[in-house]
Amino acid sequence: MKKGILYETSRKTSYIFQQPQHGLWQTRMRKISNHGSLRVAKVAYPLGLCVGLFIYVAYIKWHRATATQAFFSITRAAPGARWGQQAHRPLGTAADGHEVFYGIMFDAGSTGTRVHVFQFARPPRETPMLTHETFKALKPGLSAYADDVEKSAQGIQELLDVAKQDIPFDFWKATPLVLKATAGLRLLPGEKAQKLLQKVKEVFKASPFLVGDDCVSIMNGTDEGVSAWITINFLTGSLKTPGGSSVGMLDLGGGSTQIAFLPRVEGTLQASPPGYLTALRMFNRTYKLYSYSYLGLGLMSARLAILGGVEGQPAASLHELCAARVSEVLQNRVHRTEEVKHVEFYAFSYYYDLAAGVGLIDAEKGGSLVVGDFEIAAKYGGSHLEPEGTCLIPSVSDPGDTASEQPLRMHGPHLRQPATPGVRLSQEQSAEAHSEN
Ligand SMILES: O=c1[nH]cnc2c1ncn2[C@@H]1O[C@H](COP(=O)(O)OP(=O)(O)O)[C@@H](O)[C@H]1O
Ligand SMILES: [Ca+2]
Repeated sequence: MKKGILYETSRKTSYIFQQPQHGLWQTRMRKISNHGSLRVAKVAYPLGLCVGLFIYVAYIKWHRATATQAFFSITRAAPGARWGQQAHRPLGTAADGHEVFYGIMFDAGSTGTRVHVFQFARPPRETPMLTHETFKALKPGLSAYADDVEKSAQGIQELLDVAKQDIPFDFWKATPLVLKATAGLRLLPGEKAQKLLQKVKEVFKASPFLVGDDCVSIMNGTDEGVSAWITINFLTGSLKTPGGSSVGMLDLGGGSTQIAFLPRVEGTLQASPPGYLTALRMFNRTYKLYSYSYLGLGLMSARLAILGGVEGQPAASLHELCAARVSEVLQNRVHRTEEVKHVEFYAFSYYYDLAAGVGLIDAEKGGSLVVGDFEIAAKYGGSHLEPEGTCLIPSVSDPGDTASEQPLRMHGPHLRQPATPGVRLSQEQSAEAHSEN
């Protein structure tokens, strides 16, 4: 049995948590087999996925050189705003000569909106490191306000207030602010989604922070999967070794689910349907990733599609009935690629919550399992499972309403990255990224 990896950092993030289940940062992982084992990890939340998004958007999509620019690239330049100058002006310099600056990122998921306030420090003539993060989450997600757009402003404002408290006044004007929405908004009719985005933009523009014209947008599914894949491989150190092995990534959100891995078998590449492969150049290497986001197959959206019925009411009495409906709904929707059986995956979000909820993994430490364990738990029950065959249907916008959706969760705000404190990208990587500009 291979020893697990423990991520931990001293950054103080816990005090701001409103929902304890969003604060789980500590994951210990065990390897249990060579074949397709699944490590269920919450390690990448809340820091990780957003950092992965930074790296993806900044280093790969727009080939920027520093983490500062990474953030500025995400927000993109507002007309007239001199982003480059702002990024390099030494607004704050700590006693050790490190330049300090901030960035604010909103993750508008289908079940909740979360703010991440990042603090970066840049040692003289070096690339910046992520030194601190503050996080707060609110439920329900933005899409719950589709028919009452005005009401969405209140939560956004509340999260902005967190940023105001966290960031020193002098930095406000130069701190970029950005929101990326995922499945909840993708699933809404375009017009409703646009109205919500417009409202958020108004609130952002009225804030004292630095906002560009496209500070608020819907992220596409491929970007969502790829950035999470980068995150987990960055955090596990897989990206450091050229040609070394990598892990796969599964994220089961409320409204969509993503898979991403690096195929090694030529046949996998050839058999993949159009739209499932994406090439990305990163850190001197080209990766051809298998990455796909299934919209509508997030836990909440799929449950409603599968079972219908009234929210919060028991909908089916037998496992077989549920299983039959699930196969019907999934038929011809999910591509089966043989190689995944032999790839080790890290899985996020509801994969974690469900596994913890039925006692398959430790709610605090995470753990490893094989996919079949989920089926056994569904059939025979886990330690905290609902009576056999009972399927409760929570609402998409507020899954926390039913007892079955509130497994025991822990918050241990500790994340230790393998070799370096904070997120650090080497000069070499920066130079490489820069040269592609
Ligand atoms: O920042 C986070 N911290 C902790 N958990 C998160 C965070 N973001 C998403 N999750 C987890 O993701 C799941 C819900 O996904 P989300 O609302 O992001 O849906 P989506 O990705 O389909 O839009 C829940 O299990 C929730 O605990
Ligand atoms: Ca998500």
